[in-house]
Amino acid sequence: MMEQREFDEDVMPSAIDDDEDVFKDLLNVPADWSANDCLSTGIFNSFDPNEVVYRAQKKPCKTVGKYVMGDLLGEGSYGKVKEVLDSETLVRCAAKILKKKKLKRIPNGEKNVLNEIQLLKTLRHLNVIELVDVIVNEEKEKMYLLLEYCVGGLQDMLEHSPGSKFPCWQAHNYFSQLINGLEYLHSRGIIHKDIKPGNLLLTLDETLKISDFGTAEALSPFDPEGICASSQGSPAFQPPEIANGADEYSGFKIDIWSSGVTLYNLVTGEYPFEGDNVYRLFEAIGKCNIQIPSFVTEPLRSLLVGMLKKDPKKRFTLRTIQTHPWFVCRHPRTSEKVPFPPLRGDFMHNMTVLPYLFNYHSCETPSDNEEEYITEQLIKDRPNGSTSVPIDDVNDPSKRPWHKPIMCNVKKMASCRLS
Ligand SMILES: Nc1ncnc2c1ncn2[C@@H]1O[C@H](COP(=O)(O)OP(=O)(O)OP(=O)(O)O)[C@@H](O)[C@H]1O
Repeated sequence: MMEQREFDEDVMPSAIDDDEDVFKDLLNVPADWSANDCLSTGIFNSFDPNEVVYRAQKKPCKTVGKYVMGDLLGEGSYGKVKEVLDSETLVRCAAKILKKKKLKRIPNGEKNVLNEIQLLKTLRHLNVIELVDVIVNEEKEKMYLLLEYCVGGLQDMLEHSPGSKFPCWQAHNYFSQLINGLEYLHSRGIIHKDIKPGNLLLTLDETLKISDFGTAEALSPFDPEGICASSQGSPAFQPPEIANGADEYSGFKIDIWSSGVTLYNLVTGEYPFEGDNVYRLFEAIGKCNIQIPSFVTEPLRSLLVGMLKKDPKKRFTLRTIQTHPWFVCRHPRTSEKVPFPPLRGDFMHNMTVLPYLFNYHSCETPSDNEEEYITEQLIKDRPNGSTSVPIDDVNDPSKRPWHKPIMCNVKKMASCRLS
């Protein structure tokens, strides 16, 4: 019988599927040789796929300050976002990892990040993402923004939903939370300037969080009109006054417009204005000949028309939106809910930090009757609360800030949906 071989699950499939040319190159094999040619000359050994034993890849445990790192949640233009667990409070968070080098290559990169931190520090509202902590690693030139944990954004959900839209009742739920958060921001003189489904995240209990304050602006308290002079928002969500090149505009009305485009997108799966390129798109927005699909009936239709008025002075205010019949009306749950999209196949969005902790503490995968307890050591013995600690690779004993064995209340941790 053929010898059993072990391969790392993460390596094998890609090696076979994608990297044949790379292997040929490395082994000095002519590029036009088929896999069979290689096998017949004994360059590649064949094996029965049934004989392959897969082994889960080891997950080295890393910490940043008191946060234990988990899996990647997503990646934006500024950097990666990973799930983390606060070892003191056991609250799940998301760490946005920013590298100074990368920020320098993005126009206004550093400025936008500092702006986001400064604004988020002052904000506290149910519908606005909370900045929990900021950790700077001067040596590695990295910055970690610790944010409230969310299961995903409306954009992801739309992309996974039939017709790329939500049923009316679901769209109403998200839209009313958006308006709630926006009311708070505007009351504090903050213009978001980039409202769109991609910047609206959801927690496990369906609470909507307005996120991404990189391009937001805090207005002068002496300016009741809320005049702004710059915008870096996403083109499809920009209002006609910006598309037509106005020098100054009311910030409040920019957010109303982009919330109107967002609502249009949530209920129709389309955008009110399209173009092959930004120039054509801005031309369409500038003319503002809005077409609303016929299946959108009153009172939703008049809400969209009011929010997408070309003249900002005639455009609805937050107050008009909040008293509009579609906004105040109860929407019965008549069709199925669009669910959260799975994260790497996991519909439950289970905590991804656990396998790293098991690996660190050499625990076997938990069995059903294991009764173990989260140790207080992890909490007690961590470095004393500094917010500027370099990443500690806790697998390297010389770098471990604490390394007493800990026991985990496996069942408790696996089932707790900390948000
Ligand atoms: N607080 C969070 N909780 C969970 N996941 C998050 C959180 N913040 C961001 N993410 C995930 O990380 C991804 C990247 O987020 P990020 O805010 O860096 O970029 P983005 O807004 O998607 O794109 P860009 O910054 O390029 O506009 C998001 O798409 C989302 O999937």
